[in-house]
Amino acid sequence: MTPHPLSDEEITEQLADLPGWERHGQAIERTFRHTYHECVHLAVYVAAKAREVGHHPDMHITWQRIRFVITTHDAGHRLTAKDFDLAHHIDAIATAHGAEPA
Ligand SMILES: C[C@H](O)[C@H](O)[C@H]1CNC2=NC(N)=NC(=O)C2=N1
Repeated sequence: MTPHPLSDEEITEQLADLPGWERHGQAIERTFRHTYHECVHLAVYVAAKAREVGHHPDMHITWQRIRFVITTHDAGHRLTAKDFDLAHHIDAIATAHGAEPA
């Protein structure tokens, strides 16, 4: 079942519950700060959750930063509820592993 793209109003509503996440067109992004090694660990934990939920973020790791970028490919690279659900999971995992807001 193809998830349906959200309206601008729905996107704004969803973002209100996700402090630290920003909208960039039809994607949402957040950057955390941690040691390089811990950022790599965080990526592994997020990858496990992504496999579990069937929804995958882009992950960009640089020194002491990891940036997550999420959009729904199956909906033509539009924002859907799956993106926001995954963002909540990422926040929980990042916080549990001591990542700081960048
Ligand atoms: C079959 C598989 O679950 C789908 O292709 C999933 C995989 N992970 C995904 N991740 C993201 N970000 N968008 C998708 O549309 C998507 N589709």
